[in-house]
Amino acid sequence: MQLHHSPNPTQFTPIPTPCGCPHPCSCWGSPEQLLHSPTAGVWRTQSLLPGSPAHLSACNPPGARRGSHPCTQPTSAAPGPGAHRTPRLLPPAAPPQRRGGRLGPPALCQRGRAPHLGYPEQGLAGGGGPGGDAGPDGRGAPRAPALTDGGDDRDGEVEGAGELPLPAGSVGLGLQHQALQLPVIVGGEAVLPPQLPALLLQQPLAAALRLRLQRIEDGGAHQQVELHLHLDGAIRPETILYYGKKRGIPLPGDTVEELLKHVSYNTPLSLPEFLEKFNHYMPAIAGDREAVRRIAYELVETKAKEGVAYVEIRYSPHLLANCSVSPIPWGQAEGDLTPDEVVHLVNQGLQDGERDFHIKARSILCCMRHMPSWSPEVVELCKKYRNNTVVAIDLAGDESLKVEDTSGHKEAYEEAVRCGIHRTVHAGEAGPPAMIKEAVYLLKTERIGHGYHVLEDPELYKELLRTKMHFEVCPWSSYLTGACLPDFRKHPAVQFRKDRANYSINTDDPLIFNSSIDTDYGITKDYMGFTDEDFKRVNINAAQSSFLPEKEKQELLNMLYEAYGMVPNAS
Ligand SMILES: O=c1[nH]cnc2c1ncn2[C@@H]1O[C@H](CO)[C@@H](O)[C@H]1O
Repeated sequence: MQLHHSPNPTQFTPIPTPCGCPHPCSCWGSPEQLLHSPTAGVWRTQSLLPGSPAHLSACNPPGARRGSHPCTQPTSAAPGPGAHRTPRLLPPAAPPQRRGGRLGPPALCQRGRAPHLGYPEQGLAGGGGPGGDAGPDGRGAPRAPALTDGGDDRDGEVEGAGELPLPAGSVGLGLQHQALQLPVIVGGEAVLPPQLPALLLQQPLAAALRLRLQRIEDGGAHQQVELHLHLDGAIRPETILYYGKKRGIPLPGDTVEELLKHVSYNTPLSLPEFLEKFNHYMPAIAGDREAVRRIAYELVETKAKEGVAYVEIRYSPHLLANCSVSPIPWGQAEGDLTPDEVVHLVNQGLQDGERDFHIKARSILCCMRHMPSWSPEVVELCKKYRNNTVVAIDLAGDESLKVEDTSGHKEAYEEAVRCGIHRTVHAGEAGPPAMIKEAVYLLKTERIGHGYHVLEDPELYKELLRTKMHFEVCPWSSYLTGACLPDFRKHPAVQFRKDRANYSINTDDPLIFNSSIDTDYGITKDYMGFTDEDFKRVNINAAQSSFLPEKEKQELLNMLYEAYGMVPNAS
């Protein structure tokens, strides 16, 4: 494939949005413009830093006729699926509303709806699925038709899968572009094959192009690794509304905005208060096969758009089931979806997502603090599906809860050790260092979920530094759950950074925290002084502490090294 590089500055003109409206950030799905130089036949994107003069003038040019397009309607202030939802009100040390540095993924405009990359709402719902032409929130935002493979759904395959058969990551860009038949980009410029007219760049192709341009323009340097992300804390609000409506399950709102008023928040609550948020929407999803598979698929799509290269997604199979689980969660009537089948469905969603969005996704099965009786089955499911996306066991929930008999958790973790199942435990998030000690010495955890309160026990901290224990840090979450002080300058991550501890940066529950990975990178950059070098280090530590098998871990690390320019070109 011929690479073209234009050494001289070329005159670029913005490509009109598909509807000609004054909001490229909404139409293209992110605050950037697609520019074209007709003379040179060269294309490039111009990133519009949200709130920057360029963004404001592009998205709200003086005299623009507002209201001429759904993306300029007031209702579009509600975030779209997969869009970057920045906190609406900010804590004293406000997290930034913009991308968190070169390694942070590009922030999507708050007003923008992320382009749909192909979940088959038609296939699932006979049209009108989440984000479709007549979205469940009734806003009817314009949406490109899903790419479909034209096949029927009898094989259970997600329709639309396999249309863009690209290898993962940003390594091997030539291959990606051959497969996509998209422009080849060098130095942020692209040569468009002449046969691909501008019209074709409209969604969904433009969406795919934009995603790849973002990655390529950064030289792939924003490839991130996310290790602490709850599937059920990361569901698209549109999807919740859709299944609520479809299944006749009442929700606290009929629109995304109304729903989010109840589900998400931006001033600190306690951990138990935060956990209550799940009650508002889980009944719409739990017990439904299609919904379970779909939320897994959509989360992979969201993470791909955010620039995450590898993600470990955790959930409790029992909390998504309505059969063979006692008590049946969320007040559901008994059905026929078992925890075992939940895992199977999530696996399918993750694998479909991996195939369609070209990132790597693995899963972690959660035991719940308040339900030790579920834990033995959780470890059995980890064993059964260990070669099928599941990489580890976790213990989640309210760590302040006094549970009489926790032997179920202990037995499960013993069995995990015995069988070589990887282990992580939520500990020291809101709870004291004793919880971390229990996780490390009793449950033999290999990573700590959160772990902020380790700093209150200097001896323990020293020991965990020595053993390179990995801390799954979630900055914005730690503010909103009241786990840490509101002043980010005093956040444990500041100390971790100083001590060169082993930790990652994660979102935790982005639906409830109204956030994306960008929010957390932004906080660490703007309030804790993290640099690009820190972010590289964080992500390499995360990859090293991932629960991937050694060979795959090494592949991931190699990809990061290359993306970060840390090794000579390996091609
Ligand atoms: O930050 C957290 N700390 C403790 N538990 C959590 C957190 N976020 C979510 N969950 C719990 O984990 C379950 C499985 O995903 C969720 O249903 C929620 O109850």
